[in-house]
Amino acid sequence: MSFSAIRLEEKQQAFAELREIKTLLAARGWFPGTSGNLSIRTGEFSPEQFAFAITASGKDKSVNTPSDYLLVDQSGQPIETTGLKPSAETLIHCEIYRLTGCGAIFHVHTVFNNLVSELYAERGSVPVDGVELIKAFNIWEEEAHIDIPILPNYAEIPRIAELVEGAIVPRIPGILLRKHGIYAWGANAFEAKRHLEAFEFLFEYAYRWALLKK
Ligand SMILES: CSCCC(=O)C(=O)COP(=O)(O)O
Ligand SMILES: [Zn+2]
Repeated sequence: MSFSAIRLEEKQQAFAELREIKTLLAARGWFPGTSGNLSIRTGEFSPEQFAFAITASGKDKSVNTPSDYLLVDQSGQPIETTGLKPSAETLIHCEIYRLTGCGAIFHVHTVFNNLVSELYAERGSVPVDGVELIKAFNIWEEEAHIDIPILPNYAEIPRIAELVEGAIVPRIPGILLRKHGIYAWGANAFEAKRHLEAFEFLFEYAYRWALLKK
């Protein structure tokens, strides 16, 4: 595949989808202090060569401007000369796309995802038992038990990116970074959003339940 094969309308469609989800999640306060990043894959996919649209780094994600997104390749390099810098965490997106073949990845920082990541840091995963919203991950068995993986957070993003492969768990479309935030993905933006919302619900539940049990 050549990146010139990414049609203008495909790019515009990806940017428009990102704008819609960004506006919606910003209204929930899920991008405090310019945190968070979003991406959607464009064009064909192979683990060796792919491209995606991603939020530009350091932007206020609660504001929409004409220069919020850009296209990058599978190693996170911009495909076009726009002067925009891709998200500082683009390499994490690259690894998730390469390993899962997913179509969209959403990352947010919230108080509950940070709290729960610290609460269960030593365990290395957030346990959740029998909560109905586990079904949002297409896990339908009764009283399902899941463990949502937690990775350490480092200042150097490549250090985090190299841990992603060992952290991905079958059936769980997300990774929590300790005292940082959640990465949730899905086959497309609709599914990634459903997964992200389910994670956030389950994190708040897990945190509150741990306090109640004490
Ligand atoms: C002030 S948030 C620190 C960086 C971060 O964790 C994040 O999600 C936003 O980084 P980006 O480069 O994507 O704006
Ligand atoms: Zn972040």
